[in-house]
Amino acid sequence: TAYDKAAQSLLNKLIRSNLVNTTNQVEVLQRDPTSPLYSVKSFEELRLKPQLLQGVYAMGFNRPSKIQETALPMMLAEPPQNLIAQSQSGTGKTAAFVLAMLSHVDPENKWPQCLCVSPTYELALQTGKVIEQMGKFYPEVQLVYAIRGNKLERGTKLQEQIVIGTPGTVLDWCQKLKFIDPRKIKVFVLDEADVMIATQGHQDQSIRIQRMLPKTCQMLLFSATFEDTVWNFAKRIVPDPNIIKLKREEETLDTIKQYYVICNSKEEKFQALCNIYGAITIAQAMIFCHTRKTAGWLAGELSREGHQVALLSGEMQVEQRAAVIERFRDGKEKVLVTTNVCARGIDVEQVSVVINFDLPVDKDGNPDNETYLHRIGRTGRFGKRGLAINMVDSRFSMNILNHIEEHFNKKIEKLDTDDLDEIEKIAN
Ligand SMILES: Nc1ncnc2c1ncn2[C@@H]1O[C@H](COP(=O)(O)OP(=O)(O)OP(=O)(O)O)[C@@H](O)[C@H]1O
Repeated sequence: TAYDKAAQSLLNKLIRSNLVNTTNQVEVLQRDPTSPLYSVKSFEELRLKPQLLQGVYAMGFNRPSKIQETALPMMLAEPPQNLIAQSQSGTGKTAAFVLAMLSHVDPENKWPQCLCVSPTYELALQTGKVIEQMGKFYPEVQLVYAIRGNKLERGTKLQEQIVIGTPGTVLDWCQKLKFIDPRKIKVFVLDEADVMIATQGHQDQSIRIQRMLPKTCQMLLFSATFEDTVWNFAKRIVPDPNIIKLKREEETLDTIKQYYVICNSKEEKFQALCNIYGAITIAQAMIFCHTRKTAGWLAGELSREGHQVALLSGEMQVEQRAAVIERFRDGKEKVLVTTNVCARGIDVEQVSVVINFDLPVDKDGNPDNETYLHRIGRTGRFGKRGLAINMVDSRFSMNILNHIEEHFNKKIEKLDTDDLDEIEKIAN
């Protein structure tokens, strides 16, 4: 659902503290004939305002990411170029368009000049944080959130140069309430187009906003995926676009050691887990369970054993889930227990040990190879070595394991968790 997509996107942003590495090259699918052909290897080449260059470096960025190398010259060109860009989460899209917005603002002008729409309140706040960080040395530029709950007095004329919000509120502020004069907007950003169109009404609202903007306004659209629906929407939002795309790095199981453990009950699985913890040092692990009930139970048992456990569960609100993810990312908790559904699509690259307390199955109970790969797999040659342990408690789950093993044609070794020496070996 749309809610899940947005939540997933937010959690992915939060759990990641770094760029996603990629060996793939950016493909330019379509080019505005006046578009600059060069890409940049350094931020200096972009001739950014010194305050912004300072902001970029203060964020710890040394050089542009893959997508930024190509996207930034297009976005910062004069006259401004329109852009549709697709690349997976964590490749630097947000940082790129934030830099473009900050570069195009005239701080002397006390009215909205850049408009950015995001699918949800939480995602808007997240982007806002990036604007604040990058604009840290450029305090003349101000930001305002057009989100539900941010009530302004009638007749207000906004003085902030950058507005970030959700489509409904942005549309109201432009049209009904006239807090923003859309004709004065120079840069329009539509972020997370794939998530956006999953929400009823957002597509229409976005198009209605776009129609109020001047012809000369720069239009930028970003998406992590590119189905036909996204594509059709993108072309309605962005006229005469440059279109660039960065292929997703394929995940592999090549650098992963995979094991399975035979147990007869969830209690035995828990015991096996304790034995593993007793034998090897695990910096951070993620444990997947099939149901909320199991996840809750396991989290309880693990805390009783003295582990610092975080629990991510389906009934939690997005903010609660976000808080859990952030604590885990910051190392405040060492074990994250979650349900299969709740963590679907979340990238856990920095976690070195993944435990399938229950094996991933789809809603019909068939082996879910894709989810297995996404959880355990690592991308390309950057992938750190990882360890995956699967708990098997029935003929049924053994069968699933066999299918997964066959599907990937990668051996999953049996592990006897009563044998400490044997467990110790898997850590090497
Ligand atoms: N050039 C860069 N050098 C180093 N780190 C960067 C660079 N650009 C972005 N980052 C960092 O990498 C992470 C991902 O970047 P960003 O959020 O811009 O990606 P994204 O493609 O928009 O992904 P998402 O849609 O998940 O936000 C962030 O932590 C960001 O601070």
